[in-house]
Order: sequence, then C-alpha cells, then structure tokens
Amino acid sequence: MAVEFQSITRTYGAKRVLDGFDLQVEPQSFTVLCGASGSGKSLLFRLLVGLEQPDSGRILLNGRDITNEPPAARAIGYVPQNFALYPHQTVAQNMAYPLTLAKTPKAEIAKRVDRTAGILSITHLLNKTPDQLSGGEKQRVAVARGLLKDAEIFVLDDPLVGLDYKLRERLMDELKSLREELKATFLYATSDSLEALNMAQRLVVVDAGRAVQHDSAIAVYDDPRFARSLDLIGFPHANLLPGRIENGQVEAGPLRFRTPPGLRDGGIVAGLRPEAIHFEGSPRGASDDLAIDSRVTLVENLGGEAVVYLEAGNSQLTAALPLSRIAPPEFGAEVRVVVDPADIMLFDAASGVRLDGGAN
Ligand SMILES: Nc1ncnc2c1ncn2[C@@H]1O[C@H](COP(=O)(O)OP(=O)(O)OP(=O)(O)O)[C@@H](O)[C@H]1O
Repeated sequence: MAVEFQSITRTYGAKRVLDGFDLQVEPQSFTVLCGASGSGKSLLFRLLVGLEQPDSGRILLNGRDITNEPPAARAIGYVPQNFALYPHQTVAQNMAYPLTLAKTPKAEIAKRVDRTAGILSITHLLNKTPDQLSGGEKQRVAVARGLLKDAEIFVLDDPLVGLDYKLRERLMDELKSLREELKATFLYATSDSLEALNMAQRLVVVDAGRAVQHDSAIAVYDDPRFARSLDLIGFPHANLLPGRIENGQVEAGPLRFRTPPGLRDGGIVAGLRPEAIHFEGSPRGASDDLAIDSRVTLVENLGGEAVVYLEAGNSQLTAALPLSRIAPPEFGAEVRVVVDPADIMLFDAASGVRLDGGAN
C-alpha cells in the first residue's frame, strides 16, 4: 500500500477527533476523503506529513513505519488548506521554495517550475508577486508549489475551497490531467460531495473519526453501506426517514411497505435519493409503487432539473425532477408522487449499517 493509517487515535481536550481510523491507500490511486467540516480530514493529512503526532496508531508510507519520522524524511508533496505565499517573492520563487531549501540543482528547479506552471496554466504569472494575483490565482500557485516536489505521494487539503464554480471546474480538470501525467498517489480532501464524486477514483467517507466506507466513487453513490455515506455523498441531499420494522411492515414517514426478506423487527432509517421520487406524468407506475400524497413547500429551479421540497404528513421530502420531461409544480400544489420500494435503502437506526442487500 502507498499509505496505511492503522488504528489512528487523536484527541483534543475532551474531543476524540480520530477514533481508531484505519485506511489503506492503493498506489497510484486518486483517493478522495469526503467528510463534513470538522470530521478530521486536515488532521489526518497533518499526521501524514508529520506536522502532528497521533496519540496512538501507526502510519506507513510504502510499507515503512513513518509515525515518528521528521517531516523532512517523508517524501510527500503537500498543499495545505491554509497556504501562505511569500509576499516579496515572485510566483516562480514561491513555487521553487521547497526545492531551493532541499538544494535541488537550479536547472532541475527551472524545469519543474516550467512544467508544473504549464499544467496549471500559470506560466504568465511566474514573474508576478502575490499582491498582483487574484485569490484564485494565488490558490493555483499554492497547488503548484505542493505538486512541484519529486514525490510519489501528493496530499491536497481542500485545494479548491472558496473558488468560483467555473474556476473550480477548470482546476478539477487540470488536476485530473495531472494525476494521469504524474502517475503518483494522490490523497485529496473535500467536504463537497460533487467535487468528491467528480475527482475520486477511490472515495473514502470520513465520519465520527473513522473511515466508514472506502470504495470506487460510483459504488459509494450507488450502494452506500452506511447511512452517513448516503447522507454525505450526492446532491440534492438524500432523504433519511427514521422509522421501524414491525410485523413484516416497514414504516418510515410516509413510506409503508412489506419488509424485504431476512430483516428483523427494530428501529431503522429509510434512505431515498431525491431522484427516486417520481412525479405523476413521469414514466413510472409499476403495480408495487408506493403513492405518497404531498404538498409542495419550495421549488428550486436549477435549469436542467428542479429540486422540489415536499411535505407529506409530518415528514419533509426532497425530490429531484428532470425538467425536460415535465414542468415543475407550483408552490403549495398538492401532488401525488410515487416511489419504487426497490429504491428504498434500509439502515439500522443505532449503527447506521445498511440492512438490505443493496447491489451486492
Ligand atoms: N490544533 C488543534 N487544537 C484543537 N482542536 C483541533 C486542532 N486541530 C483540529 N482540531 C479539531 O479537530 C477537528 C477536526 O479538524 P479538521 O481541521 O481536521 O477537520 P476537517 O475535516 O479538515 O474540516 P474542514 O473541512 O472544515 O477543513 C475539529 O473539531 C477541530 O476543531
């Protein structure tokens, strides 16, 4: 494995941020850690590059235990979340700084600065100073500086946070080409699930101090094994309805249907993606579909689709409606929506573990 976190625990005061965190990162993978703000992604990266120490557990780099090695001994390129550029140095000097410190020959530094600047489209900025750059340009320089190192592993901590949408899209594409070109292992953190799905070959859902699911991005999306995976990955956010299994019936908010085989009575959470809620007039209507009468409380028109918020009894539901097929309903309208029970995922209420079979 390129990187292994083994049972990492780290506490700040009374708060256990990492709680037996285990993760194996495959060589040459682009692995994205996605978790809510404060879930410990930056801390994991600081532990990996050696800026902090775990309370317990081990970190291996290409099989070597580096837990107690100084940062300089770890060949890791790092783009921290809060970067600082040296104000009196040019972009080229800022980028070259870590290599200058490492006494890399000048010709080699120039070659790498040119190549990385080319990939990140900042060649025209090389002779400027940071005060002459926009926020987005400074961010690209910080990314370039982290990627300049001759490393097998690059760690990027939420490198696109705060950038406008267009610039983020462009940088995502550039980083993807870079991953093809460098043939290195990338570890990348974000709290944005769309960015995670777009970038990740391997996606790790981080929650409550642990890696709860580690799989291909598409598998995490299609077959979440934990309620938190469904909750975190995907936009609009999935519906999670608390409920119960009793006497062979699943009851969760407005959903009532026969319990799938093999499930026991007890507390559950029913999960339903917004796109699995269908409006009348859409091509559905199988005999086992559940019909739900609801009232529209808000419509967000996003162009290609509308996000429709519904009230059904005491439950709120979020539905995604492709607008090419059907016009969005009006605010306040009474609508009947239908759901295929096969699209409903069931999770244990206490542990969050998936109960129904899913795609496996
Ligand atoms: N030096 C520190 N002292 C005290 N608490 C800390 C320290 N560093 C991190 N924490 C706490 O650890 C938790 C995890 O922080 P971390 O920055 O790793 O989260 P994150 O997942 O990267 O969040 P974000 O997406 O917002 O950057 C937070 O609750 C934070 O307050």
